[in-house]
Amino acid sequence: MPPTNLKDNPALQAPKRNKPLFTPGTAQNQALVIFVLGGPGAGKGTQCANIVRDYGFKHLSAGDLLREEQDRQGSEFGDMIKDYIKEGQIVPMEVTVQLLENAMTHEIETSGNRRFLIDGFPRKMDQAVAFEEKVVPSKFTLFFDCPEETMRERLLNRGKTSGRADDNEESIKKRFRTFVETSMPVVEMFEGEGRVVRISATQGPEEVYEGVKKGFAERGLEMVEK
Ligand SMILES: Nc1ncnc2c1ncn2[C@@H]1O[C@H](COP(=O)(O)OP(=O)(O)O)[C@@H](O)[C@H]1O
Ligand SMILES: O=c1ccn([C@@H]2O[C@H](COP(=O)(O)OP(=O)(O)O)[C@@H](O)[C@H]2O)c(=O)[nH]1
Repeated sequence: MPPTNLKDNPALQAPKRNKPLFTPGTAQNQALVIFVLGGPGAGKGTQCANIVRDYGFKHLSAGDLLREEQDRQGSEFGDMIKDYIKEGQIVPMEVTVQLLENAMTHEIETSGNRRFLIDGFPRKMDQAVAFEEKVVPSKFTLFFDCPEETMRERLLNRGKTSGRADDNEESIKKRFRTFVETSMPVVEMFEGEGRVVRISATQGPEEVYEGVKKGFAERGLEMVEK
């Protein structure tokens, strides 16, 4: 069971700043956020690496941030995160939103980069609403569309070397269920608002990336000069 008082937990309060990270009401002009969604194993992380290389985004994987927090010495959320991930459940949003906000702040303050690819998030309606209201609205969602059987094969294959506690038959089943029941409604909501770039993710990584580039071009995003 999640602790009940996460909202007021001091470890999850936004750091005190002289200036807010984004000026309220104009946040969308101060950071470019693209959400990256798709079922477990659809290829989100693989494509994010291509996008980072060519479009100058900072990649923030919600799953990676949660696993880092799980392993951080002294974290009071470690055990909770571990249980949720193994069960394929969505960690209470207070934790994930705060980890993302901290990582964005760090990037802006250290490099000045304000282009973020937020991978594997938002996977639940409450996260989507909270992030877009409290942090910054996204420009659009890149959605990788992939059949379950393909994702299952990819995950079992990844499981041979990933060392991840959830790349096994039992957790994969639970993750698929959470994806269909909890995460797809978020994609459908964004789609209803015309804010989804849907890419077929069944082919090889290069072909999938061709689709990504086309989708980005259609939304006016250009590659950055190196
Ligand atoms: N288009 C693709 N075709 C075949 N295998 C892929 C493809 N994209 C990714 N993979 C492999 O499938 C596994 C899952 O991909 P990953 O990018 O980690 O997915 P996600 O971040 O969506 O869970 C990895 O082992 C990756 O190398
Ligand atoms: O916003 C998020 C993103 C991820 N997770 C958890 O982290 C796991 C792994 O997510 P990740 O994106 O790393 O991997 P994927 O399942 O997409 O391969 C999920 O099953 C969830 O348990 C979560 O709780 N909230």
